[in-house]
Amino acid sequence: FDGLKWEKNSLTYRIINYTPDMSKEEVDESIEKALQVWARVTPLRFTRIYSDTADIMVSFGRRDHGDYYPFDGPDGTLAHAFAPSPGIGGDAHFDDDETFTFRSNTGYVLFMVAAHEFGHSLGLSHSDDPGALMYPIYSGQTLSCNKDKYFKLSVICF
Ligand SMILES: COc1ccc(S(=O)(=O)[C@H](CC(=O)O)C(F)F)cc1
Ligand SMILES: [Ca+2]
Ligand SMILES: [Zn+2]
Ligand SMILES: [Zn+2]
Repeated sequence: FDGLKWEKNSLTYRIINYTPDMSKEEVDESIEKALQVWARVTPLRFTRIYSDTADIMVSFGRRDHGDYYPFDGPDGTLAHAFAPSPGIGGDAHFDDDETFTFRSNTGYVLFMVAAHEFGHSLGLSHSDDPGALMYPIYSGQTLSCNKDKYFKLSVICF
């Protein structure tokens, strides 16, 4: 990995707010599945907390949302996440001007975007393999569900 790594294997995460595009349960499940992708290929374990500060704070916001990286409205940047460090490190922000979905192929599948962002939260940068989860361009097809190179990850099929 380049950049920072977490110095511990058990990380906490907290879902701060929700997008109106999906039900709370669908958001919760998308986030949990996205973290499971990484738990399956690393020694990391993720525990959800409901108050105080978690290592990975998950939130939805538009335009200027409290950091130096305001979002850009519909399309363009879908989300961003910060490499491991105290404070904002590990946090994942999702652009709420996007339409996030649970499964449908209209809009952006939150599970896919979140799995990519949590890669950044763990310190991963981009892969040049178009089939890779960490490829910097969102593509509509869900990730292949077969075992493949590390960055293609064998992910949980719906
Ligand atoms: C597959 O998951 C994603 C692909 C591309 C993006 S992005 O287009 O928002 C990307 C941000 C990122 O690489 O995390 C861009 F640089 F803005 C986010 C998630
Ligand atoms: Ca955007
Ligand atoms: Zn942000
Ligand atoms: Zn990225």
